[in-house]
Amino acid sequence: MTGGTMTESQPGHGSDGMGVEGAAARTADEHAAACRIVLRQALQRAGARAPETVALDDPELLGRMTGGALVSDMPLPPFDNSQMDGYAVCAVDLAGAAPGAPVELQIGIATAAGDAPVAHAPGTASPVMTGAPIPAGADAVVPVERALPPQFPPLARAGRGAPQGAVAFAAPVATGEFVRRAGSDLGAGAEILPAGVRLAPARIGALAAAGIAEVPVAPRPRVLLCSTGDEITPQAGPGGLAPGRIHDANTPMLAAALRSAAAEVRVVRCDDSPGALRAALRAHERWADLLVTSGGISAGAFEVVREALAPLGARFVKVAMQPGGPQGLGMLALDASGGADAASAGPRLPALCFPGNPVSAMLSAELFLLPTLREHAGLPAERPREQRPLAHDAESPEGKLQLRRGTIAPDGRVVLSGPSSHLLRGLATAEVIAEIPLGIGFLAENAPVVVWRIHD
Ligand SMILES: Nc1nc2c(c(=O)[nH]1)N[C@H]1C(S)=C(S)[C@@H](COP(=O)(O)OP(=O)(O)OC[C@H]3O[C@@H](n4cnc5c(N)ncnc54)[C@H](O)[C@@H]3O)O[C@H]1N2
Ligand code: MOO
Repeated sequence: MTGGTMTESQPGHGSDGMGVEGAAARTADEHAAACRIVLRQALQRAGARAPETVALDDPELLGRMTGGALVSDMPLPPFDNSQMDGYAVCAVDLAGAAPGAPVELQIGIATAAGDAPVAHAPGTASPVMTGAPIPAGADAVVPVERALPPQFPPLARAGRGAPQGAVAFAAPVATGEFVRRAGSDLGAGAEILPAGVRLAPARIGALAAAGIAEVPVAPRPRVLLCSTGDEITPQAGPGGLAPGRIHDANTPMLAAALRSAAAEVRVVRCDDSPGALRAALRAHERWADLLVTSGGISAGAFEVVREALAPLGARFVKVAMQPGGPQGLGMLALDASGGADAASAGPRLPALCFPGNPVSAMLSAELFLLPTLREHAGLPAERPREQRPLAHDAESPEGKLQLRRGTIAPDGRVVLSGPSSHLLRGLATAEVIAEIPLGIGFLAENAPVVVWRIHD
């Protein structure tokens, strides 16, 4: 995004801390800062709920945040065990071993992983496999490749035959070599993971190793996603789309984006009736930590989100960017009867309102919503950015940050597609978003542009 200082002359009096409707367009960075204030309150609502419990083998566990510190009641490894397939010995028995003077020891009882520990007699070599308990009395393991012969002969396990034969060693071994000590990974009573870390595969593995079956996880932010407009239709049935109608692209798209940032999503579709929208919000306000809407916020005669939410305290602003110019945000007083300043004793519902054009909605989420959610979920907040040369000249509205969709040519330069905000396939097939900063109306071929990958 472009940088920018706060330029609004009239400081906001609402809880989002930003300016009022009708003020000059704010920069994308300024709007992002205002959205973060709203989102912090949404995350506080989520954080006020008690941790949930998810079973260790539940696929839902992956990606959740730990809801408390997890402590092991056992050491890991739980017992001294062998790091190699080899012979457990007393190191002192091989002290004089040398290539010209090998030391020969009688072979004892063999232990495999899963066997109970056996007793080791000094002056013998007890075959031991990787992961098997070190025989009591032995203090080192010699890998079988270093023994003479370097393969195991037929072996006897406890209760299954008598040990026989001898093995020789042509080098000494250090005490403790190839012995994995009990507790060397984790002592009994030690913390496996702190609170507030993302449950990635290795972390789930560590919990499993400690025998933890139920994992406390932090509640995820719950987002009520509300797409609006008389025209939007979930998926047309056998009759196809009615005249003038379109498929609802924003709901599945934004729901997927929210889920990818570890939010829980509940979906509501609303026609152009402000009363119906407010009723839907009231029905879900106890569940939701955040409301995200799409559509109904620009300058039309039937702007359902603007009409329904402005009286509850939402503000509608112009952001100097394209796509994504019209935006709304606020802390909604759902029990307010009217008036943007209506005082409310009840808790307010944080809300972000995105424009309906699909590319505008998606890029609004990218700039104003997902970074905060990703960061909260332990994911990288920002997309990695890099500079690349443009493959051709490009024009941009000088008073706006323009977010252009592009692909990378074989020579590494960026080829831009059309700028219009209805071009969803263009966004779907783009590799990168190219930022043409505020204040730039023209970029010549080979001019450097900042790009970031949109689908990674
Ligand atoms: N006179 C003006 N007209 C418009 C302005 C303006 O400043 N003055 N801004 C334009 C810009 S920029 C945008 S972006 C849009 C934003 O409009 P709304 O947020 O009110 O959105 P809608 O009018 O409801 O829809 C816009 C567009 O997107 C389609 N849409 C809406 N929802 C969905 C959905 N769920 N799935 C797929 N497509 C959707 C809708 O049919 C419209 O075509 O306003 C401009 N106008
Ligand atoms: O700013 Mo609008 O979002 O161009 O389509």
